[in-house]
Amino acid sequence: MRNPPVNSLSLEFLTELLISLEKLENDKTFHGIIITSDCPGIFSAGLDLTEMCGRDPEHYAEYWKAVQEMWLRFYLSNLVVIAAINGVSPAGGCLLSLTCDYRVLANNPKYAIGLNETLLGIVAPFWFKDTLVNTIGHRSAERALQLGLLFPPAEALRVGVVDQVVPEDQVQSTARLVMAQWLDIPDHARQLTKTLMRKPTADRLLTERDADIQNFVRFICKDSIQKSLHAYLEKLKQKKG
Ligand SMILES: CCCCCCCCCC/C=C/CC(=O)SCCNC(=O)CCNC(=O)[C@H](O)C(C)(C)COP(=O)(O)OP(=O)(O)OC[C@H]1O[C@@H](n2cnc3c(N)ncnc32)[C@H](O)[C@@H]1OP(=O)(O)O
Repeated sequence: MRNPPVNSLSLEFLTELLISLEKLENDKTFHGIIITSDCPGIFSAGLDLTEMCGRDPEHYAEYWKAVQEMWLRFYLSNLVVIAAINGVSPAGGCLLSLTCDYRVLANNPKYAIGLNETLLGIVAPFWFKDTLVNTIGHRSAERALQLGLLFPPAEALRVGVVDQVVPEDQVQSTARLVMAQWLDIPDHARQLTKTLMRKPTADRLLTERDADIQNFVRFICKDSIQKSLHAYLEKLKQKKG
């Protein structure tokens, strides 16, 4: 991912990601992809706050549809998808990594990962929650979501948000090793098993997709939510000054 400075998942970047995924899926010489970051120290800052702040309802609806599409397409991809997480990964950044089949995280205490939406005064939608529950179990997910926990590497490994923590200079090579193991499995059997495991979760969003967009638009248009997002963005900008 190369969307400096922080790989935020803007509408344009999500569209590029989806086009790239589609191209790779349509090229039958590709069997797997490794998602990693070109921004030093940052895997992805998550959803782009500027897409959710000070825009009109039509824009929010278009943006949310693209976020849903990203989740659905990565979560259900027939390719082996591995995240080589070489930086901090809050909220939507964590969600993107949770769509992958395997997560390798660099062992740097700054590289926290988690669904921290509540800390911003926003609520992770049911399909964010379902993805986390499927990964770390109900009790750990409930605690992590309510408290908006961002896990440092050792904790992330202990709770199961990531599958492996390795020295920073070994993230890419480890992801490639893991890829080789996953590609050794007969493709059709692996793909069908992935579908079996993930389709019920994806189907829930597919059947409630429009209602989910409407909920998002209603929620994000609230004055109180706009105020907290705006204040949060300002705080991020002032950090430098
Ligand atoms: C029952 C009702 C249900 C209804 C459903 C409603 C559902 C709503 C859910 C919405 C879900 C949202 C999920 C998300 O992903 S929200 C985004 C969460 N992300 C974050 O909190 C991360 C914020 N960023 C940071 O913490 C830091 O930037 C960083 C990633 C740790 C990097 O720090 P660093 O010091 O290197 O960089 P800066 O902080 O100086 O940032 C550089 C510039 O980038 C801008 N920035 C940062 N993050 C974002 C972002 N997520 N979106 C847009 N822009 C971002 C930052 O402002 C700086 O901009 P500047 O250069 O112009 O100052």
